[in-house]
Amino acid sequence: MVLQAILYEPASTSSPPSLRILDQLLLPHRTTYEQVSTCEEAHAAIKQMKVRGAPAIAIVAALALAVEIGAMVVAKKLSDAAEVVKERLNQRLEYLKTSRPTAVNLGDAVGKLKIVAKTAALQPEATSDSVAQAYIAAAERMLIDDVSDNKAIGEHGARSLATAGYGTALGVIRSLRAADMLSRAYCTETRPYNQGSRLTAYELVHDHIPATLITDSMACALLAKEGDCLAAIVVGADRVAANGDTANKIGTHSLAVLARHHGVKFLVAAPRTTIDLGTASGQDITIEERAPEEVTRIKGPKINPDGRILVDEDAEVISTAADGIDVWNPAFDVTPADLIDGVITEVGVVVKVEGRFEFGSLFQKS
Ligand SMILES: CSC[C@@H](O)[C@@H](O)C(=O)COP(=O)(O)O
Repeated sequence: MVLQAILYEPASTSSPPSLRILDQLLLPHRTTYEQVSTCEEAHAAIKQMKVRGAPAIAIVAALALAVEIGAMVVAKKLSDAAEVVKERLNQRLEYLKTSRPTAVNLGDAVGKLKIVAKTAALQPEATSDSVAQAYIAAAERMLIDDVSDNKAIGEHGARSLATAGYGTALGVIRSLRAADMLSRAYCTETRPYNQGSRLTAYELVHDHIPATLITDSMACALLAKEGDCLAAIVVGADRVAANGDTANKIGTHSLAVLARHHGVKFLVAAPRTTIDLGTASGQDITIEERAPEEVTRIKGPKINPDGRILVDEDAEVISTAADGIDVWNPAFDVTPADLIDGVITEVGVVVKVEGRFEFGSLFQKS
């Protein structure tokens, strides 16, 4: 079974909805789920990266507010008018949106959920409960859609990659593996937060996918040595601008440059909620800059006097940099569309036509 980052229980007749998130800061050493009952808890968990990744951030924010408002419904604390509940939802959503700036999925979810609350409050028979229930149903729908969208991305990626004879982000890799079309995947460690070595590698091992971990600085050597055997580099995305420029985890742009130099396909796998037609190009994307300590310190093993090594949250924080050095720590970079060969979405793969990506058709109702 695929590791679940989000565990959500809808309300029952007697209990409010509940939300638990996998604390990704403790992986790979501990698989610990943490209760999220308020927007403040969700905001902190997102900012600290206990939950991370563009779609997951949006869903945790949406569901945390569902849990908060659901508890008020069960406790019969929502005695205010429909309009007041709508305003409360709007304010809480705006607050959640401030947790992380780069990924568009959170802003997109906030915009859609505000429309749900507004529409529900405009109904002739609207009550505070009906607005709350409409909100909760929409947030729950986002979770359901995310799971099915990810599966579809994997399948589209695997199918098109198979046709063109090249390989695949993790959903695509899982689909290729399921179709017995993958001999090996390589994942990078992803300094400074090590999402690659702690999380992606953990999932690859968990899913029994043959995989090899390299440091970010080894990617060029790997491409020089194995470039002919590598089918493609596949990355996720936090925001794809209208022209195809793509913000993703720091280091992505370097991989795209390397891929182009070595003649390897470079593909972005992302749901349509990550495509931001309101952002013209990568220059308009806000890049989050994070604390210097993420670069200058690591959690190292703590060796007890009895020789036991502790490698979990009790580990010691070790400085790996000269004290006093200035640090720049952008969490994301922007890969120019020019270096991207295709964008794999849940409804199909978009490739460039006459050198340009055209995403508009992805959003047209059939
Ligand atoms: C499916 S997640 C896609 C992106 O959000 C992912 O590649 C990424 O850059 C995540 O950054 P993070 O800082 O770990 O939230």
